[in-house]
Amino acid sequence: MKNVMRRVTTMTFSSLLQSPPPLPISHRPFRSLPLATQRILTFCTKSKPNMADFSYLSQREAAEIDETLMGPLGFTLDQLMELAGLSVATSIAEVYKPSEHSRVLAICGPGNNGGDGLVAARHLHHFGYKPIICYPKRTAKSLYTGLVTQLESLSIPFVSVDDLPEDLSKDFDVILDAIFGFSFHGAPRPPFDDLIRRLVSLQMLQKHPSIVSVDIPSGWHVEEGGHEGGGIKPDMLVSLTAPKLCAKRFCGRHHFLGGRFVPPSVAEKYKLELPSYPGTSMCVRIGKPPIVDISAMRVNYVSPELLEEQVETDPTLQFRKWFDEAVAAGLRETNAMALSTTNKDRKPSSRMVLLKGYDENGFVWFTNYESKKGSDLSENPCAALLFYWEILNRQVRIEGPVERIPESESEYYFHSRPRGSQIGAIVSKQSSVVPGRHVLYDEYEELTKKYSDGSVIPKPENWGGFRLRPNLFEFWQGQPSRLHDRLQYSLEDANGKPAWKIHRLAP
Ligand SMILES: NC(=O)C1=CN([C@@H]2O[C@H](COP(=O)(O)OP(=O)(O)OC[C@H]3O[C@@H](n4cnc5c(N)ncnc54)[C@H](OP(=O)(O)O)[C@@H]3O)[C@@H](O)[C@H]2O)[C@@H](O)CC1
Ligand SMILES: Cc1cc2nc3c(=O)[nH]c(=O)nc-3n(C[C@H](O)[C@H](O)[C@H](O)COP(=O)(O)O)c2cc1C
Ligand SMILES: Cc1ncc(COP(=O)(O)O)c(C=O)c1O
Ligand SMILES: [K+]
Repeated sequence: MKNVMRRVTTMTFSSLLQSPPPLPISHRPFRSLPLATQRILTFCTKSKPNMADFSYLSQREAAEIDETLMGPLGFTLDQLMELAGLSVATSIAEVYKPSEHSRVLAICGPGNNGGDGLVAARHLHHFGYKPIICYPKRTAKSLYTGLVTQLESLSIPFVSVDDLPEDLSKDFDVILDAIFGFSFHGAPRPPFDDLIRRLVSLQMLQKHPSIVSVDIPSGWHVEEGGHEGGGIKPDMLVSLTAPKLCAKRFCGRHHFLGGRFVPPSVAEKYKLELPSYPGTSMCVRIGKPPIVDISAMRVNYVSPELLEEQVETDPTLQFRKWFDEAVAAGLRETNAMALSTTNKDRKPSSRMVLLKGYDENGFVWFTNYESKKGSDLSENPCAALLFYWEILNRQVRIEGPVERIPESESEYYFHSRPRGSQIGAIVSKQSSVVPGRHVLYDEYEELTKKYSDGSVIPKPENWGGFRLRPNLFEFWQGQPSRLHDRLQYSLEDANGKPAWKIHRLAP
């Protein structure tokens, strides 16, 4: 592959054969939890088995953690509130898209829970929502006056309790309940008592805004919960740091955890059993995933038009344009493609592989020549490639005959891979039956030792690249009402020479 092919983005391949990752915290048993917590967990396991893995904090523990974070651990309240508010905003954005739920009313209480609401509202504004704030009991501290100034500078409206519309269901898609957090005690006092009553009666309506509670559904007892006694029943709860005991009573559809700042010392001290956050996310869903109606799952694609006069006459150049745009859009594995092959009995078979280079001579990937796909390709050296770049509403199909690339190119590429993957390729008799994981691991360990001196790991003879030489491309751009753009390039005869012809296909 030296200079022959343009190398696409370098990908790290975390092979199956590298050491197994530690069990996610959420999958560990909860033996280490305090007895009181265990009892509650056991009780709840019966009705909500999925909740058994998490720990829940008492009011005292929640306050203590707060003090520890802002004492010996050196955090400031501003920092924690910023992260908490951002977690709330990102949780909301995961469930309620701004295209359908832009009108958010944030009701903010007098304490830090209210502060979280102010921060969340600011982030929601930047995410494309149109928040309005009701903040009836302002705190004079500079942290809070600063948050208010920030919101005002974004022209985010503040509304008094008296000026709130009588029927909140008409004007809002989401109501952010940031009234009380874990320091709430007793019965709600004015004006929050009336605001909570309004939220409760709102929920009697058949169609009402979704209520999202920050940390604690306001008015609930921090440990005992309370909606049986007529309190609010939020649709979504965003627990911060760790769920408080009242969250055991939460029956809404969406339970998220935010506050990705807990240092291991705190997690250990309080024996916190929490799920791990995915990737760079500020929030993670806990509890049951929502039940979805698969038949109703659909996206109405909205994209710029794909017109004949805009595209390149050479399909490889057009591919380059789209590939580069997909990389720029931040896709994680733009080079992942479905490869379809058929065997001699014309039985088709598909799997994902990674594109490792492309140019006018074709599209290259690497694999084991004795795998299922390798055997299919020796029986029928023709294949189809498929890319789907979801966030761009784009699909590319490529078809053509397939050949092995020169051995020297495979050698060169093989040695550019991480050493673990090189050993993995030796260990894996790809597509053959393995009696158990340990067989692969044992051989992997053995070879790792053998090559620990850094010596060259020989490429297995049966490992190398394939090149598909396209005779057909199709560029697909999703459009509203399923009236998509499809431009197909096929090689046709032009005065005795093959030339690319573009045809528009019906969607
Ligand atoms: N590490 C973490 O976990 C982090 C936590 N964070 C957030 O902090 C929250 C806890 O904040 P917090 O301690 O300020 O308490 P919170 O519940 O907002 O309100 C207290 C206010 O409410 C008042 N009040 C109380 N009862 C009342 C009643 N019945 N009726 C009327 N008023 C009543 C009380 O007044 P008081 O009774 O004292 O006169 C006081 O003014 C927590 O849940 C989370 O959201 C993040 O920001 C940062 C990281
Ligand atoms: C995103 C992704 C990329 C992959 N890339 C490759 C690859 O480049 N080469 C490969 O041999 N297998 C790759 N695999 C594994 C294949 O999908 C497949 O499991 C394996 O090649 C065996 O397929 P076969 O039995 O049909 O030959 C990839 C899997 C995924 C999900
Ligand atoms: C079995 C297998 N072989 C090869 C590859 C491609 O790896 P690399 O990017 O190191 O060439 C992958 C990628 O997922 C794979 O799963
Ligand atoms: K709340």
